[in-house]
Amino acid sequence: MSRLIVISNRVSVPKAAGAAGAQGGLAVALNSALREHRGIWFGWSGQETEEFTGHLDMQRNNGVTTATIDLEPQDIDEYYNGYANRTLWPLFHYRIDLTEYDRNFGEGYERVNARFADSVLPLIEPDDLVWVHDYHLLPLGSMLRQKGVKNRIGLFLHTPWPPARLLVSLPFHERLVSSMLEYDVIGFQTAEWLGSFLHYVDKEMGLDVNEDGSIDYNGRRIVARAFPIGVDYKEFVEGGQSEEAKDAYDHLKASVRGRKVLIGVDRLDYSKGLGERFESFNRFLADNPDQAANVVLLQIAPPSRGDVASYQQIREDLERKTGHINGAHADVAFVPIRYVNRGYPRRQLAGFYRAADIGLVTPLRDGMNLVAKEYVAAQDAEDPGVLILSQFAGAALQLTDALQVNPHSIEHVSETIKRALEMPVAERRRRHEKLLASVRDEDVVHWRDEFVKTLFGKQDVEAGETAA
Ligand SMILES: O=P(O)(O)OC[C@H]1O[C@H](O[C@H]2O[C@H](CO)[C@@H](O)[C@H](O)[C@H]2O)[C@H](O)[C@@H](O)[C@@H]1O
Ligand SMILES: O=c1ccn([C@@H]2O[C@H](COP(=O)(O)OP(=O)(O)O)[C@@H](O)[C@H]2O)c(=O)[nH]1
Repeated sequence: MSRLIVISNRVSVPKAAGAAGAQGGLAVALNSALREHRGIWFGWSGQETEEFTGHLDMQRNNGVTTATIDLEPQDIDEYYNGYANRTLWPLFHYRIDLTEYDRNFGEGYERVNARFADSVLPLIEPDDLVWVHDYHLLPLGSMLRQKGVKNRIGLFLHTPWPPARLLVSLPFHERLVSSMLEYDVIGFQTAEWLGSFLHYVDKEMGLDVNEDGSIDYNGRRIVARAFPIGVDYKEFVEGGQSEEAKDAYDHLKASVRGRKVLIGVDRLDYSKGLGERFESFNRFLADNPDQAANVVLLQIAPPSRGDVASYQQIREDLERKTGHINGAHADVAFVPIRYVNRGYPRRQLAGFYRAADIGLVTPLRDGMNLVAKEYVAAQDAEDPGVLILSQFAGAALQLTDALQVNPHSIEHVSETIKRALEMPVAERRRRHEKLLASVRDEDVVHWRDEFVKTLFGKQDVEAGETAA
């Protein structure tokens, strides 16, 4: 039986747990996937070392074996803070105004991908399935091929894929995309990102895309498909029944003293649309003075990628905006926005979500957005809250019974907040029932099984058959 070798930029091991990214959706999903499959999760520890040695730190925690390497400061600067988070991330989130093109970033990106390839090579056995994750590691598959790896190798991209007209602004874009064609399977979150990728392959590379979305290239067939990621539904619901979740629920409820709660939970990232969200809430308060003292926005926003200037900027902007809105609408016993720059364990989040009347998930662009799905999973089916969801989150394609909004339209979001607060319980239940079915049925187990089956190359094998 095949083992699974999962490779991602960051690995969520205790040693790296202090790192900001350990709370991202990718870490949550891969921990769940690996608990079910015999195999290894390989990547960067999140730590730096003076000189790269390639030393592998192997650990086993909660049923998951991890192998991590430390990186040099220059690697972290050029590969992670540089090419990954100052070039590809903004470009893939349609922000070419923030996209920086620096030759050193590109060189650092290739160097670290080569270091990943050299370090993981000894761990790969002939029958293993190799599953690479995200924009940090797009050329890794081709580097493994150059080292003679013949195994099935797949890539899953957790972010959006940009339209071809944006992607061509990236120097050496052809080289980057050609390198991706060494994978056997390329997975995207949604049909929209998949369509943009296939359009590029067709129009910019002149390759034939077959009707099923596969691409024939250099005598091999590459499968490109959408595999929308989900939450670990079972674990999340169990966590929601824990003491931590109940305490968090009681604590929040008691502190708002009967006010309605809107909740946002996002890494502090410009793609999450937090500035526009705060402006929309401000508009709601201004347009509905009779409601202003009856609502609270709880925004949990753990800092992320703090070494990158655009992230420092968004943090400053939000601090200013929060101060301004609170100054304008607060009274001696009440502030409308509770803006919290720290992360919480997911069991506590489950309690906060359940206590909130509205889940406000309004990214300007997001690969999927697991918070939207967690909010739905956490609700009381008899008296559920309302999900307000950006039409630009990958999750919008599945969660069609949410109140979908254009996050750029302050008026639209403000009016939708009003509509959600006034929504009768029958409509809330009806919408929640449909949302819950999608979140429950298209969970992380479904996502993992679909991808692994496709990577295994036998789409008719039963789920889990590749596990030991
Ligand atoms: O490791 P960081 O740089 O701190 O970033 C955290 C993660 O952010 C991104 O998450 C994406 O994956 C989610 C799960 O598929 C998806 O729901 C979300 O829309 C994406 O933004 C990033 O893609 C990950 O690599 C990072 O680990
Ligand atoms: O304080 C926090 C904030 C976020 N998260 C988790 O981080 C993930 C965020 O994933 P999402 O897909 O929404 O966005 P990403 O950060 O990956 O872009 C979700 O599972 C959240 O529950 C968390 O555990 N604690």
